[in-house]
Amino acid sequence: MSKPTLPEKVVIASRESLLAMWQAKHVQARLQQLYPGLVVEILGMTTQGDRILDVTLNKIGGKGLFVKELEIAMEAGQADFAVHSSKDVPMQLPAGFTLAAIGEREDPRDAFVSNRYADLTALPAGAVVGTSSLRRECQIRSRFPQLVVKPLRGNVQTRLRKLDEGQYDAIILAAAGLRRLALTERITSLLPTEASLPAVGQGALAIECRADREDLLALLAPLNHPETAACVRAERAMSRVLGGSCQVPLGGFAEVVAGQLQLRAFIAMPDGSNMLQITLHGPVDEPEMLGQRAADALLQQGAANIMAALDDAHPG
Ligand SMILES: NCc1[nH]cc(CCC(=O)O)c1CC(=O)O
Repeated sequence: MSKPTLPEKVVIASRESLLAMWQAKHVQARLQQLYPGLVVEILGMTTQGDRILDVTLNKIGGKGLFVKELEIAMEAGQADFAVHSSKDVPMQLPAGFTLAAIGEREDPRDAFVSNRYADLTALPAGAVVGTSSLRRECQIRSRFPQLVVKPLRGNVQTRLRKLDEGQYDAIILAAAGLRRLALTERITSLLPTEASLPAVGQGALAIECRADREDLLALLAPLNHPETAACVRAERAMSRVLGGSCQVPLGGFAEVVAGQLQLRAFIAMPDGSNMLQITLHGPVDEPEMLGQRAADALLQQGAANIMAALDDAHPG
């Protein structure tokens, strides 16, 4: 196989939120460092997911809403590749697209943000916690049934404003997003992964391009962080088998522990009942197999009943 000629100019497709733009600029800077002659432009786009802010994401179609416009731009040749938070990338990419690189993961944890309380255990009964993630909601409700979980949408800045206006006693956000936006001081405390298992892909960037663009695959290969990629691939394989989307309250988090891939995962009902959990280990070079095994183990424990109950609640 001959080496593809690297492009001289590339266009990055990105959502226009501050977080997405930070991520695109981060990749732009990395590429310019690696390839000093390369021209790297960013094409900012508004997606359907950004426009529909008033409905809980689960009810309107999930993750695909944040990436579809970017894929259309790549299809049309207006952009070469897209930079995403791995967490926002649907488990099943459309035909013809691939993840060219998964960047090194930063803090995967969820952050507790409050102007009055130190952490979840300090909240009085009836306190209102904001999150629109079924995963965060069911983990809070299972541990703290006396708390009230209320939907919270919008970009990171909007969510912080709603907290500051007093609409919530506390909110939960990804630590990685706050750190990237230089809002680390808003993190009141961090939820250990044992207490709040992160979303599949949380804290890692993913770069998506057309699978037939060998020039881009070669250009982007140095941005891939093999250890993070193995972890995220295991998490995504697990979630894919369980129909992973925002509609299913599930979490998955893999780490390399003593040279082995360790995957922890859970699935539960949104009210925190029926919490099924699993921890499995496997070789780092076979992440998808570990993900599949974890999903099988959860199915063995009764995950299908949870998925069926959720289907009845939200048909289609
Ligand atoms: N759902 C939106 C989203 N997608 C990625 C992040 C954070 C950054 C990351 O996980 O890489 C966030 C914000 C949040 O959940 O608080």
